[in-house]
Amino acid sequence: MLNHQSPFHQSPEEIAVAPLNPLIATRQQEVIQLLKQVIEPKLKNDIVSLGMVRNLRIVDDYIYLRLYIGSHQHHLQAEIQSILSPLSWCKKSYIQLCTIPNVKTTLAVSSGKGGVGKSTTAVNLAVALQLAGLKVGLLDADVYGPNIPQMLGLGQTDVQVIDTPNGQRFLPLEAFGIKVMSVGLLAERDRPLAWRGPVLHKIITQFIHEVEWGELDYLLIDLPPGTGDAQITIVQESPVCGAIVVTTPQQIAISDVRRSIHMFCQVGVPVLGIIENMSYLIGTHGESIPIFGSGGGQQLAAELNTPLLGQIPLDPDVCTGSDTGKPIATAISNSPVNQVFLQIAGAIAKTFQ
Ligand SMILES: Nc1ncnc2c1ncn2[C@@H]1O[C@H](COP(=O)(O)OP(=O)(O)OP(=O)(O)O)[C@@H](O)[C@H]1O
Repeated sequence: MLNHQSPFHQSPEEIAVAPLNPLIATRQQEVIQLLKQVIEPKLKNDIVSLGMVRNLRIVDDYIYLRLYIGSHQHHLQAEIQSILSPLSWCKKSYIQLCTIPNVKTTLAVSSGKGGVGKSTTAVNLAVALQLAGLKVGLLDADVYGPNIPQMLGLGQTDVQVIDTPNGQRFLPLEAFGIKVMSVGLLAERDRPLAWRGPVLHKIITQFIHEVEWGELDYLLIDLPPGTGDAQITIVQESPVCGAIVVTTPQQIAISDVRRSIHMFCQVGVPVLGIIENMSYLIGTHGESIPIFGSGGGQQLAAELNTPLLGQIPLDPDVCTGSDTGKPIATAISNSPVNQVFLQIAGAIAKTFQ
């Protein structure tokens, strides 16, 4: 099982702005305490700690909140209405549902630092989940380096737009049984995406809500590296129910990961665990050679009380797989790299199914 007991339990300030009025502050506390009694049955944790409740506001005798859930968790809305109903002062509670239609579990794959293998990890993890019989989508939201289509052999394919009863939607591409959408498919090949501020915000929001995914068990979102505007927008706009943070073992990468984890804490998204990539090279006699030092992922996991989900070796076949559009996990082999991806996919499936 992954970590859903985030070390960063949400404080009231993180799900709601602290009000100045003492009466409203008391009411807000009362509402948070009640919401904490609503338990997500599979994850066995309360909806506040899981980061599902955001933007809680009390205005006079009314409660407003946003509920970020998967398509299979709609029952939580009725449970919230019912748990809040005994509040004598509350005339009505308004719950805005924030889901991606037909998508059950949305996970973010993130890194504090660029080039640590975040996209490679996202792609191979998607493949490993698909091989486990799950319906998987991969959203490449790395606005600074969207190379997932290339890693899946999709090149610069045109994206189709279709009419649906809910308006126009982007149709995802498909590779190795995975539905794929990427911000890179909107850009000209080898030209940087020079989106900033409001344009960036709009494009990202469109990508999250205007893709016709169909039924998905998992949507993995490959975030841009770092902790800037783009990352925060994506995490705040989507029902991400957990983040997986990718790092390499060296100390310099670790301090960036700390920053990344604190960003998730601030927006109230639990960190499910850490994946250490390029952990070691396997020598000709089967020995592990720690090229980039060792122990970073373990140290971080212990410090932040979050599991180390796996340590992926440095392997030239990983690189070749990405470059040729055939991710290593698609080769049915028992290689150490593939074993780690299958192990992580297994832990995810066990937690959310
Ligand atoms: N375990 C590994 N063994 C060998 N090569 C790897 C491994 N992981 C990643 N790579 C290679 O490292 C390079 C960077 O990987 P990738 O693009 O996934 O990183 P990233 O963190 O997503 O980068 P960015 O910051 O640009 O988003 C790629 O060439 C990839 O093939």
